[in-house]
Amino acid sequence: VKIIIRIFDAESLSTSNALFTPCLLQLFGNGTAVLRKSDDDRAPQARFFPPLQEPMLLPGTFKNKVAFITGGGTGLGKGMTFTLSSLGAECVIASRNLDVLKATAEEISSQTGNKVHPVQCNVRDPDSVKATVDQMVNDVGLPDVVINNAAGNFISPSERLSANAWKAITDTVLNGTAYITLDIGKRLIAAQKGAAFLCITTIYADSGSGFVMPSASAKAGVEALCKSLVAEWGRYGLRFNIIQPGPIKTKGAFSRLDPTGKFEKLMIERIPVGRLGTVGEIANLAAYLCSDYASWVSGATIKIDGGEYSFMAGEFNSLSLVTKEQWDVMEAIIRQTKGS
Ligand SMILES: CCCCCCCCCCC/C=C\C=C\C(=O)SCCNC(=O)CCNC(=O)[C@H](O)C(C)(C)COP(=O)(O)OP(=O)(O)OC[C@H]1O[C@@H](n2cnc3c(N)ncnc32)[C@H](O)[C@@H]1OP(=O)(O)O
Ligand SMILES: NC(=O)C1=CN([C@@H]2O[C@H](COP(=O)(O)OP(=O)(O)OC[C@H]3O[C@@H](n4cnc5c(N)ncnc54)[C@H](OP(=O)(O)O)[C@@H]3O)[C@@H](O)[C@H]2O)C=CC1
Repeated sequence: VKIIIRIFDAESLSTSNALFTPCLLQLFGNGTAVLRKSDDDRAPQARFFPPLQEPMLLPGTFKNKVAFITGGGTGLGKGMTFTLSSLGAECVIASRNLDVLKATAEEISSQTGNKVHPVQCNVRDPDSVKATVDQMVNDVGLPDVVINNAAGNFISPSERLSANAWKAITDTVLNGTAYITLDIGKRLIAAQKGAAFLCITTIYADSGSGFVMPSASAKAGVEALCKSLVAEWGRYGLRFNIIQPGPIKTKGAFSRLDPTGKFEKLMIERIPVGRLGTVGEIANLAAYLCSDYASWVSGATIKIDGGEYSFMAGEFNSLSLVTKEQWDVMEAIIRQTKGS
């Protein structure tokens, strides 16, 4: 028993489940200025799981289709826009920062040869959403694909949050998704035009998560919104699916959720595939779900997280840190035990 206690005391200093005391001391001791690349950003097994990022569907899959992507100027939204555009879609990207949108639109259309239209939009404001959709309808018509990807998030103990902090996140994530979906959905129904909707949520939409409580609440709401409309609006030719990504190193997410760069290594330790996800992997799944190859897919919620959620959920999964010698000791003790 003494040996086991010593084993787990020693191991606990380096396990992800018991990371907090030593790591947090180090974290705040170092200040919070830098978004840095870690020294070793892959575990050895990652060599078995190479990320293939190029568009996987047939060229022309989205020919003559219009795709509308919120938050399409950066990160995952930019990646999904690139993939859809490469596959023939005419894309409309919408967010608050028009300069960023214009630069992305120019970059992508110059690579794919297909038009990308930047439109300024604050999804928290229903009037701004209406103006954006008016402009899209005027320029390219109603969309065949709608991706609710825009979001806001930051880590914070919930007791530090003001009412306005809660509102900033939930207005963007939940209300923004509702305003976009209701506005475009009503027009599609009136025009009797079908479409594929996709919502980007997160693995903790199921479980909730401390320190990102407004985001967790809003993403859970987005999932309820989608699942409700699967049932209600299928009869109008509209289908709805959800992607729950695990960690992908975008500037928008990591600058707000891992501001010192100290959490990345710990995250990788709990991802069975041994690496973070990539933008291209999300974009390929998104393209499939929004394509006609997925015409029979509605109401699907797909985790794409290298196994992280399953690892964190299992009571005994941290035992993967126990060595062969330590197992020999424990097995001997267990086998010696008689009765209860
Ligand atoms: C073991 C640990 C593991 C760590 C994991 C690390 C990496 C994990 C990756 C997995 C990620 C999973 C899910 C990701 C989900 C995402 O959504 S990522 C996308 C993130 N992108 C963005 O957030 C982009 C858009 N964001 C923004 O525009 C801003 O960040 C903001 C704050 C959301 C909105 O900006 P703005 O409208 O300008 O609002 P403000 O006026 O600045 O603020 C509004 C209120 O919020 C308060 N606030 C702001 N920041 C903080 C903070 N850090 N702490 C507390 N409160 C904050 C601000 O003070 C305002 O409130 P008041 O008016 O009352 O002062
Ligand atoms: N990266 C990750 O590890 C994960 C990301 N996700 C999800 O993926 C999606 C994309 O995140 P990611 O690419 O990482 O981060 P980004 O910060 O790059 O993307 C968020 C986008 O939302 C836009 N946006 C924010 N607020 C508004 C608003 N009020 N109106 C319109 N657009 C807005 C931003 O543009 P602008 O500032 O110009 O408005 C930005 O382009 C989000 O839904 C996020 O929750 C989920 C799990 C993991």
